[in-house]
Amino acid sequence: MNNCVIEDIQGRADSRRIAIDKVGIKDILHPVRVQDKCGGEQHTVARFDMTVNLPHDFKGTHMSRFVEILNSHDREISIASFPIMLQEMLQRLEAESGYIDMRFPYFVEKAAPVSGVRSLLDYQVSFIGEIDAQGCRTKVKIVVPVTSLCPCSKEISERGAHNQRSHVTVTIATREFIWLEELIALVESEASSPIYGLLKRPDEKYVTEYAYDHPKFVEDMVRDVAARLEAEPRITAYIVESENFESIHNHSAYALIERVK
Ligand SMILES: Nc1nc2c(ncn2[C@@H]2O[C@H](COP(=O)(O)OP(=O)(O)OP(=O)(O)O)[C@@H](O)[C@H]2O)c(=O)[nH]1
Repeated sequence: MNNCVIEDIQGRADSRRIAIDKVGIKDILHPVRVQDKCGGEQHTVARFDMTVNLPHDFKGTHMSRFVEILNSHDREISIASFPIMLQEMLQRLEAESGYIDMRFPYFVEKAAPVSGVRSLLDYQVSFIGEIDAQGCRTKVKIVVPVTSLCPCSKEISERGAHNQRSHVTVTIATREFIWLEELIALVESEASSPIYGLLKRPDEKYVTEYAYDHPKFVEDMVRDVAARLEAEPRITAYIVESENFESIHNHSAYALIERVK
């Protein structure tokens, strides 16, 4: 019989006197179910980062416990699960602060503006949670791809105007639940045009002309979205960013507004 004791190396003392702000696991894939405004719930796959602080006198954290916490929640993980998971992380890992970032593709079925043909569009969503002595805070982040059309190019050109795909990223803290679909609709209504997975020719004509009639600089995009987020009483703090992948340059135009209400 083997009486060998397996030593817990990470439990050893460390003499360097350097505390670690975040240590844990990154990019672990896990199947999840997310609430869907139309279909009840949506099955998707998320990438998780889970970290805690580590005091200066411990050599290592207990990596396996993050995975145990994730698996103990099965697939029912939503932003509402984050306070429970963060508390579990503090207890199981004997830490003072913890962080979870859950990133996943979320699909919305959209109807093309003229033909009405339906197709799915994917949006990148993150649920972010933090816990420390000040309490627990959660945020939702979504990247909404849209079209932007340059007002200057429209003004100075005899024909057309340069336009491109833009990523509008909204990060919010809320006092009440907000559907991802509501955030998407808010951003898309402030763009030069929404984008779609599937368009037929009458739709293509429509979105081209619609964008031409709604030109926006990157500054217009973040200001118009910020005004809408400011007016939404369920939102307590927000960051809005826009990155326009310029079609006449090999670089992007970028703007950001951050406010705590
Ligand atoms: N801390 C730490 N652990 C690592 C790292 N890379 C791999 N591991 C391994 O993660 C494994 C699981 O760690 P623990 O959670 O401490 O495992 P355990 O001691 O069996 O579990 P507990 O009894 O719950 O502490 C160990 O075998 C470590 O060697 C690293 O960079 N840091």
